[in-house]
Amino acid sequence: MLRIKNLNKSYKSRKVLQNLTFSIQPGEVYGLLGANGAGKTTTINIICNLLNPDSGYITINHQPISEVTKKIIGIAPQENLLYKTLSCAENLKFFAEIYGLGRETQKQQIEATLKAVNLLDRAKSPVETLSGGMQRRLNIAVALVHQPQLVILDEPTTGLDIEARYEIWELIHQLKNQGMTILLTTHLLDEAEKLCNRIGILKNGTILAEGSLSELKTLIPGQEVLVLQTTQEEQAIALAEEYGFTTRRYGSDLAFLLPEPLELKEILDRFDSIPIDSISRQPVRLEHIYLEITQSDR
Ligand SMILES: Nc1ncnc2c1ncn2[C@@H]1O[C@H](COP(=O)(O)OP(=O)(O)OP(=O)(O)O)[C@@H](O)[C@H]1O
Repeated sequence: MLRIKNLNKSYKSRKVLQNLTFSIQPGEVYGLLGANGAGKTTTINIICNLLNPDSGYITINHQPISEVTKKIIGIAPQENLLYKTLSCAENLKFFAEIYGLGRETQKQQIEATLKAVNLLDRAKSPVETLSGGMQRRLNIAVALVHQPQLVILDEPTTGLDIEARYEIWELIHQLKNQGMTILLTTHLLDEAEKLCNRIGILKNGTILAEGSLSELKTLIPGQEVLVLQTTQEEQAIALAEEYGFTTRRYGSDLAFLLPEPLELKEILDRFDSIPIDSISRQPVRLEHIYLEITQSDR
């Protein structure tokens, strides 16, 4: 559906995208994961033909980016693109007209899209009377109203409370189940973990690693994460290394990557020569993989 190859973009001497390469298959939710400034929005602006790359190429459905491909893309930008004094239906009508939908199709699509984002009962409400979560759902509706083949959701839940976030996740799940192809940018690791078929980890405009969550897990030297609190960290690290554990720091936490999961009793036995304040075992999660990949690149 989308192919991006060796894309480069600089602002003056600052390289923002460096040989960026990835592709998205039809029906896939692809997560572009990166910290602030990694180059996510620049990539989206190039896909949407709002910005020219310095070099490299992009195709959507095998066609180079153009005014024509713009119509097969729906974008929900980070900042809501809504007219506050207009109602939900009026906002959708405005965008449906821009996309050139006929009067009958407009009517059908406005209703179908409001239903999809669970705002049919607020069709006549002005945007300014909606909660933040509702406004964000309407922002996604704008991306869907012309029945695009590729939907781009730029940080769709940033700044929302947990309930509103769950509602957006549910909506994205529904779109995924309907076979929609989605490019989702986020810096929220649990969001990418929950929603994406494949994830690309972006840093300084380059994909450092890419794959499904289980493929990405193979990049970390451990199958389980052990977080240990002790006043004798040096001794704990020495013991852990004797057992073949890999030492990591996650913020102020001392952690070890275990080559294979161990029973708690076995772990306690191995550390019984030092005082332990607390111990917890966690499965390897995207946050561990993300840190492993982005920090080893420093
Ligand atoms: N018009 C511009 N002129 C100069 N530098 C820019 C411009 N737009 C973006 N940048 C820089 O390019 C880099 C990538 O920005 P971009 O907005 O693509 O990142 P991002 O991953 O989307 O981050 P965020 O989540 O903060 O939006 C940043 O360092 C940013 O400061």
